[in-house]
Amino acid sequence: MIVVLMGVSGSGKTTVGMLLAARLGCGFSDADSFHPPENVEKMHAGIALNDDDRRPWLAALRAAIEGWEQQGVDHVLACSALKQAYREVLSPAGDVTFVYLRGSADVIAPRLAARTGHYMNPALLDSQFATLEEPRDAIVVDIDRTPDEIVDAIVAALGRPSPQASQAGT
Ligand SMILES: Nc1ncnc2c1ncn2[C@@H]1O[C@H](COP(=O)(O)OP(=O)(O)O)[C@@H](O)[C@H]1O
Ligand SMILES: O=C(O)[C@H](O)[C@@H](O)[C@H](O)[C@H](O)COP(=O)(O)O
Repeated sequence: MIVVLMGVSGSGKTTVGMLLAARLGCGFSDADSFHPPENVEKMHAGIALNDDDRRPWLAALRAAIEGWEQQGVDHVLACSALKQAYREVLSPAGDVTFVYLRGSADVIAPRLAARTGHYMNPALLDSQFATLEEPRDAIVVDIDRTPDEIVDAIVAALGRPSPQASQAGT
């Protein structure tokens, strides 16, 4: 199973994604590291990406997903996937499970303001919401709670016991 954690910048994709992958006992990747340097520079400068900027990035991510599928491994990918068309590039045959981390700007803006060591300019949050097309066919999880609680909700929605839970017979 390939799980894509989607949502605007600061919604918790990386934080929750790493925890979720550990819980599922599978690999984790962050779409941030698939951006070409020019995209990173734009976002750092507070300039929103456009569809042309995102095209090669999405193609590289789709190739990575196909690689995991061919290996037959589960994988968690943190990727904003803001528009329906982007999600269709990532999952042309509906082979990816999307989990939408849903939260308001009021919740996310202070988290972004407090985050350090990231290239993303927090001023882009408005444009992230303007670009976002909320998914209709995703697991939706509210982010106004702790990362562990969010992971619990995702695991329950996926219907997958964690490896530890299986071993404990629960
Ligand atoms: N559920 C949460 N509660 C409180 N803080 C959170 C939560 N999820 C993420 N954060 C914090 O918010 C910031 C943005 O989270 P991050 O995982 O980097 O989001 P994204 O990968 O979607 O941009 C980080 O500093 C992170 O520690
Ligand atoms: O398509 C985009 O505009 C970007 O992918 C964007 O959505 C993403 O959020 C940035 O790469 C910042 O990374 P974080 O989401 O980790 O802040």
